[in-house]
Amino acid sequence: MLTFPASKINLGLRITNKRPDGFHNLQSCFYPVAWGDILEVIPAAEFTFTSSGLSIPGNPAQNLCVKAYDLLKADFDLPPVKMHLHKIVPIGAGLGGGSADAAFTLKLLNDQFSIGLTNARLEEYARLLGSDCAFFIQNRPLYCTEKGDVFSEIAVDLRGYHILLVYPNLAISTAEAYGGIRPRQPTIPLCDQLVAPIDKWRTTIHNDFEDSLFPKYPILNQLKEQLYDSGAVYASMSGSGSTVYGIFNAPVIIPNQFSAHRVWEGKL
Ligand SMILES: C[C@@](CO)(OP(=O)(O)O)[C@H](O)COP(=O)(O)OP(=O)(O)OC[C@H]1O[C@@H](n2ccc(N)nc2=O)[C@H](O)[C@@H]1O
Ligand SMILES: Nc1ncnc2c1ncn2[C@@H]1O[C@H](COP(=O)(O)OP(=O)(O)O)[C@@H](O)[C@H]1O
Repeated sequence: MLTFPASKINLGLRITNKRPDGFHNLQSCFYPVAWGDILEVIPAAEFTFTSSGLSIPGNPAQNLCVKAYDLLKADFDLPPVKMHLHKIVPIGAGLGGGSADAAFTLKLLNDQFSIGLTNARLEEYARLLGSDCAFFIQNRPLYCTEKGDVFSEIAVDLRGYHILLVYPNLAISTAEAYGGIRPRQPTIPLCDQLVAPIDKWRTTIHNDFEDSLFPKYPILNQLKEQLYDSGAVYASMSGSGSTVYGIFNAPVIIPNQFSAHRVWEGKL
């Protein structure tokens, strides 16, 4: 069976406080983007995992697709499979690409082997694999709180808009990004600000990771300004970086200044 793991952008990201478990509580709207990988799973005589495309750091046995398989195998009678991931989404990019691979593996195995797990149960498994993972079970715009794994509805609908994602060939680890954060409770909750029209967002919707990462990596703020100069209605860094995105009213002809970077343009 084939599946196409997606990616996400963060519409605003406020880190509100550090938790007793060492993680951080946050407020964000996660919004799916169609820049994705390709995953195929075929029943086989023995378990194998291979990948192609972008090179994935770390031991393949620790790949999030393998971890997702092992997690379900511990509780259900799964046969051995041959699993192949073609990696397209940049890594350390703030797009949740690895988390999406994990969540889409859970969903695929659930369907392929008729395990019968509900979305709520799949989200419980996904939470064990990473804070971002559970979002990709439903893979639709959601307001996220706590570790980014508790969801509520939000009236944000960007259908009809176009997005340009710019990845400046700079991998930022999530742990590095959280290390520079000074958590604080926003005076106005992000959910109240996000329901305003998108053309108001430039001055209200903020990603807290920009405060420490923009001074450290000046290219990130330059890209954000270039996206506004190119006509973006709203531009921001996604998640813990380093991808910077611009949202546009119409299809984007990719400006020359982005040619040194990896870019993806599409509909929201
Ligand atoms: C920042 C966000 C925002 O959407 O996404 P990315 O930009 O990385 O995609 C997420 O919080 C990333 O979630 P995810 O990438 O799943 O993180 P995890 O694997 O669970 O944790 C990696 C490390 O990040 C820190 N961490 C993560 C999530 C969280 N709510 N608080 C944290 O402090 C912890 O130091 C943890 O050890
Ligand atoms: N299938 C996978 N795709 C990407 N990264 C993976 C995968 N499995 C494990 N990882 C590990 O997860 C980390 C990056 O995860 P990713 O979700 O791409 O980050 P980010 O959301 O910050 O862009 C890397 O350290 C990488 O080694």
